[in-house]
Amino acid sequence: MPSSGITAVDAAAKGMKLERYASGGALLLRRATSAKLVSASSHLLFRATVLATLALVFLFTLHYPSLLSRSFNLSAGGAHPSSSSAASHRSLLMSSSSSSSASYGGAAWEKEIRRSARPSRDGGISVLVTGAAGFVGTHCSLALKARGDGVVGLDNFNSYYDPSLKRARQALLSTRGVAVVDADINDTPLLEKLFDVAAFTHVLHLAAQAGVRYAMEAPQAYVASNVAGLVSVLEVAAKHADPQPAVVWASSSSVYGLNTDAPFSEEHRTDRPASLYAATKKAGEAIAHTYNHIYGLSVTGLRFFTVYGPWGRPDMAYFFFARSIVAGEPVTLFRAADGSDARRDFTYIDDVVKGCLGALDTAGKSTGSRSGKKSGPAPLRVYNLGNTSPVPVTRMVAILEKLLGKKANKRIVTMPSNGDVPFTHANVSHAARDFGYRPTTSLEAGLRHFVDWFVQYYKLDVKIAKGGARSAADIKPAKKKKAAAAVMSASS
Ligand SMILES: O=C(O)[C@H]1O[C@H](OP(=O)(O)OP(=O)(O)OC[C@H]2O[C@@H](n3ccc(=O)[nH]c3=O)[C@H](O)[C@@H]2O)[C@H](O)[C@@H](O)[C@@H]1O
Repeated sequence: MPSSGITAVDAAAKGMKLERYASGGALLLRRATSAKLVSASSHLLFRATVLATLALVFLFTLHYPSLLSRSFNLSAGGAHPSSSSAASHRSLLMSSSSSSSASYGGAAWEKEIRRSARPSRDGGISVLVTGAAGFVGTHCSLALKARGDGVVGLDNFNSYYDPSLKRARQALLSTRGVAVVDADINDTPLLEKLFDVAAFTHVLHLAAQAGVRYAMEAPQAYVASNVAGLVSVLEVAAKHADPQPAVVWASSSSVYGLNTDAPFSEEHRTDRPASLYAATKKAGEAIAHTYNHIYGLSVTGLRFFTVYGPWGRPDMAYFFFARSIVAGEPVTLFRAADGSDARRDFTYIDDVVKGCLGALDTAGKSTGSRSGKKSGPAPLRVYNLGNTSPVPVTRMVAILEKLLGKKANKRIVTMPSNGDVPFTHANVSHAARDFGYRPTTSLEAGLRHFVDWFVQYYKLDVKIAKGGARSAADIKPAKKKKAAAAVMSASS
């Protein structure tokens, strides 16, 4: 090592040597005093560390009790509004997490499930909503509760995308009186217990591993949620629930895969999925057929077409494009191999919610029983829930640019072979015929609602444009840095 390159370690060692050979009382006194100081401060440091650790453990237990116990907690959670209802759920959370898992939370837990499951209107239905803290699940749960139906949610709050957004949705549900059980759909004993406690007339099964492209990264997650999880829900609905509920569940427009006939109709072939995600949804449709055939379970599959809106999924393009535009980061746009823009039949959440409720209301009863006998054939249905007007993704970005008043930094690349399909387009005539499904929200109107929520939720200092796009200079830096940082780091 060259002599000029003296490191900090070298210097410290040199200092210690000099001290060791130095003589005189002053030096000794200074060394003794500094030794005491070091010892006192290390005690202080130790105590502070212990206190901080205890505080962190306490906070962690409050927010993530499920990790500390195999629990089915009803919790308000999240950083969002605490109301009296949220507070009462929180106290229940505390008692249930300390009870044994075999009792599934005990008497208070069961009482809360019954309360949440009870319809408040005559003729109301009682619905178990899986994936209730998800995007579509939250909106459907709110709509069902608002019209007087009973709703109990179930969600495992996984970290596929920012769990704090799921907790915030849960807090919102809690303020409206919807309890959300913190557990996985593969937990059969818990599902059985839920049906023992509450006589659900319907299951709205929305819990799934979503995302088309992520399937290449985590294939097993799709099998666990979309295949094993679906079987778990159908098993309990068919063989344990008494009476059997009707099941409505989320399939996907992606089942059309490489289909080129447009608009996509339920009669078109769906045997050429382009992604593992699509394949697991297609498998789900086949599994649904089996449970309907053998056990007389009433099952309705809904093929959602790129659903978007407030409280949406941060892993979806419209959401992370908005984030990138605000942050001044590049957005990558896929172009089909023939040079055309990718197009999607973007469907606004309120339209999809109407479709889900329509499907629940017309589901028809299951005909089987716990004994395994069925009294006759039960309904088996599948419907497209799309918007019927595909829009190029470049147009979606242009609308976001206009609303956010800032130009996107666009990079256009040929669509990678990652499971994506170049276009989707729904024919919704069956849903229109059977439950009056009529989407009414244009992409412009729907994205405006999304951006309103997005800016408010993340406390961004962005003025939403009323007219044409403004220059980037019109956007002031976000005041609440923490919230802005949260949106930028939301998982995708
Ligand atoms: O309709 C469906 O069945 C599916 O809709 C969405 O899947 P997708 O339409 O691929 O939605 P996004 O991931 O938001 O992509 C929307 C469009 O943006 C494009 N895109 C995506 C990502 C990107 O970086 N760049 C880009 O141009 C895609 O090619 C696609 O055309 C959901 O993510 C699926 O869970 C759902 O099942």
